[in-house]
Amino acid sequence: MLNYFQIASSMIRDIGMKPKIALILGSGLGYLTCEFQNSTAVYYSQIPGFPASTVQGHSGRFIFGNFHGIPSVAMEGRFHFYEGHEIRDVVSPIYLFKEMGIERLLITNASGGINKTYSPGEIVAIRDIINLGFRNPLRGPNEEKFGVRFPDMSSVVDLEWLARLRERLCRDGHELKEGTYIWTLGPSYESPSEIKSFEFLGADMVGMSTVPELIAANHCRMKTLALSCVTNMASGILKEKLSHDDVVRTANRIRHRFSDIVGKALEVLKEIDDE
Ligand SMILES: O=P(O)(O)O[C@@H]1C[C@H](O)[C@@H](CO)O1
Ligand SMILES: Nc1nc2[nH]cnc2c(=O)[nH]1
Repeated sequence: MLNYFQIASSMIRDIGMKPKIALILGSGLGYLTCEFQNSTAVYYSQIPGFPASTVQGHSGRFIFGNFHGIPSVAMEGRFHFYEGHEIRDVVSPIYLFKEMGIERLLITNASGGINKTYSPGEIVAIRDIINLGFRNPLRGPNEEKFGVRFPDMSSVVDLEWLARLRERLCRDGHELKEGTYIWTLGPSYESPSEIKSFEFLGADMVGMSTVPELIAANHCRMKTLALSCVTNMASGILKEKLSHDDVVRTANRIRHRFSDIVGKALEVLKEIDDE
């Protein structure tokens, strides 16, 4: 296992800032770091023993900087199990963030919409998850310093943060939908029959990430918000075939709205923390 404490301490020392929030930016959503001020990049490849990012739309680096007045670190590119990483490596950034002293996490992703009230380009908050990947990043000896052996999973996101964001958006006349995200291993997209069965299971969105990260964040008691960009309707719902290029294109198309929602998520966070 990586010595997260050592890596985190040396990163904070070298960069000269201590982030308060970490953001994981999903497929095609990395552009948000353009809004970081006084930013510094650290490539995953510069960190000994750290996994490499291999997916198009995931640059493979951390960006440290000030974001909406909050010292922040963002991941431009995450690790997916389908890339061949061990499940523990998929969540290594979460424990690294924890060792940096970060207590707040904002996870984002691109997903396929199963719920037919959604439409491509819509941003939906994740309220609950289904672990259809049947892999658990907590398998193996428990790291007591991070959390308990059997973490409760009754709310995988911070409900106060979510409610405050929903209220904030509502004041501006925008509805923030909430839904259940189901994790499939990928990298193939789903068949129409799979999507029908996921709908039956209660899933609203489908994707290939986020669930291991939410399990690990919950394990180490990080307060988390998760926003999903529904880049496409899931397989079989519309006629179109699915492609990663279209996923990235849609994520790019909604950049203004996405940036606005994330900005408001940070604003309400400042209010919560100031109270
Ligand atoms: O990293 P995320 O979950 O945003 O990426 C999604 C899932 C696959 O990696 C890819 C498929 O297009 O987009
Ligand atoms: N599994 C899965 N992941 C996605 N990421 C973006 N769209 C999709 C999708 O339709 N299915």
